[in-house]
Amino acid sequence: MTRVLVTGGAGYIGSQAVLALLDAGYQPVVLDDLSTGLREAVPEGVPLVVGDVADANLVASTLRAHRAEAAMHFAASLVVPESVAQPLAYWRNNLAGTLGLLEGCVAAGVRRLVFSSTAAVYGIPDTLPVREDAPCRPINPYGASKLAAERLIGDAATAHGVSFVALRYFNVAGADPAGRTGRRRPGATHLIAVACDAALGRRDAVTVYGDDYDTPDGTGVRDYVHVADLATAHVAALRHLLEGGRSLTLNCGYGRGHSVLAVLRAVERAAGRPVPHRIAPRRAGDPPAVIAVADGVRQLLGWHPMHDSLDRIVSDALAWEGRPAAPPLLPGQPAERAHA
Ligand SMILES: NC(=O)c1ccc[n+]([C@@H]2O[C@H](COP(=O)([O-])OP(=O)(O)OC[C@H]3O[C@@H](n4cnc5c(N)ncnc54)[C@H](O)[C@@H]3O)[C@@H](O)[C@H]2O)c1
Ligand SMILES: O=c1ccn([C@@H]2O[C@H](COP(=O)(O)OP(=O)(O)O[C@H]3O[C@H](CO)[C@H](O)[C@H](O)[C@H]3O)[C@@H](O)[C@H]2O)c(=O)[nH]1
Repeated sequence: MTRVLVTGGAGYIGSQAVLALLDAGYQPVVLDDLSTGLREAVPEGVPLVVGDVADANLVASTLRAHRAEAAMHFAASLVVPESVAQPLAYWRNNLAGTLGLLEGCVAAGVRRLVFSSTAAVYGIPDTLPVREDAPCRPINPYGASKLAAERLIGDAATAHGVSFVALRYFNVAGADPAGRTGRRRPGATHLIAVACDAALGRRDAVTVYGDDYDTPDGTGVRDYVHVADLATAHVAALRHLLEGGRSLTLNCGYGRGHSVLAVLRAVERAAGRPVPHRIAPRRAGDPPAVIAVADGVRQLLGWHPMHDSLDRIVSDALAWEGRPAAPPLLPGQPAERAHA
């Protein structure tokens, strides 16, 4: 059974990828410092090493101990406004983390890597939809640090024979269709999570940032991709690399845009109740529209998305956000499940 190191596997997307790996017959091993991830997001039986991916020795020893043949690198910091306020922390975590991972992989002889990149590397696209060879002009430290990490991986690939797939995600949303995992951090800022909160009565209204864009209804347009489809794109990328495929940098979206108001209507349909909203000025740094040219990931990786519909994304997100709260721990029960 092929073993795969998953950095950031206790987070939102990484935990979904762990499930997809298990579903596809791979054996994941998670390395996570639990800075934003949660131990309970790692399924029972999956080894969890708690530590910093920037620690090359830890990466190498983990790869060797588990005889991993490849790595998926999700571990990063990713809140855009936080990256503007704390650029040094973002550059450290995203660049030093990728450096530590690469050093550890090279030391342990692991030369296949799937990397979490982002549409934020493009900044404000000149033309839509955005192709992978469009100019990369990130407009915040988050996007800049991810682009730098892509370039670092490219240099390591040339010098050390690493083959990689960098997936540039567009707007990731939704939750595991079987309800096993989803976003776990409180204080969501992403549109679909915010709209679900409003539908569930946890906030009074959704603030719509601008209705005067040059888009069909004036609100911002994004290419929302279901997190479960994103996870299977990672498995497809892994398979490509294990079969000796060449390095690739690919957009990961569906190639279709939805406006903010269309998202709110989808949440209303799923929830069966109105989602109040108020129009506010544009949010600084928001592009009017971001939509992927997403042919490459299908053609080159053979990716077949299964949940390619806004209604599906929204209903899975709503089901996850509205799930019953975990029962309180009884006195004497261990607070954390032990991991291998
Ligand atoms: N969520 C999105 O919309 C989105 C969009 C584009 C790209 N991405 C990328 O996807 C990846 C995963 O994002 P997510 O939404 O799952 O975020 P998340 O915060 O839920 O997950 C990140 C995980 O990495 C861990 N981590 C962070 N720094 C670490 C370190 N130095 N060492 C070890 N573990 C560390 C965290 O504890 C967490 O479990 C990131 O690389 C992010 O840049 C996310
Ligand atoms: O409360 C909200 C939240 C968002 N929006 C709008 O909804 C759209 C989507 O916004 P999100 O905050 O959900 O996502 P972003 O497009 O800003 O950014 C996300 O997608 C980017 C790629 O397109 C990067 O990957 C980035 O890291 C990730 O957060 C935008 O038009 C935004 O203005 C609102 O109107 N109200």
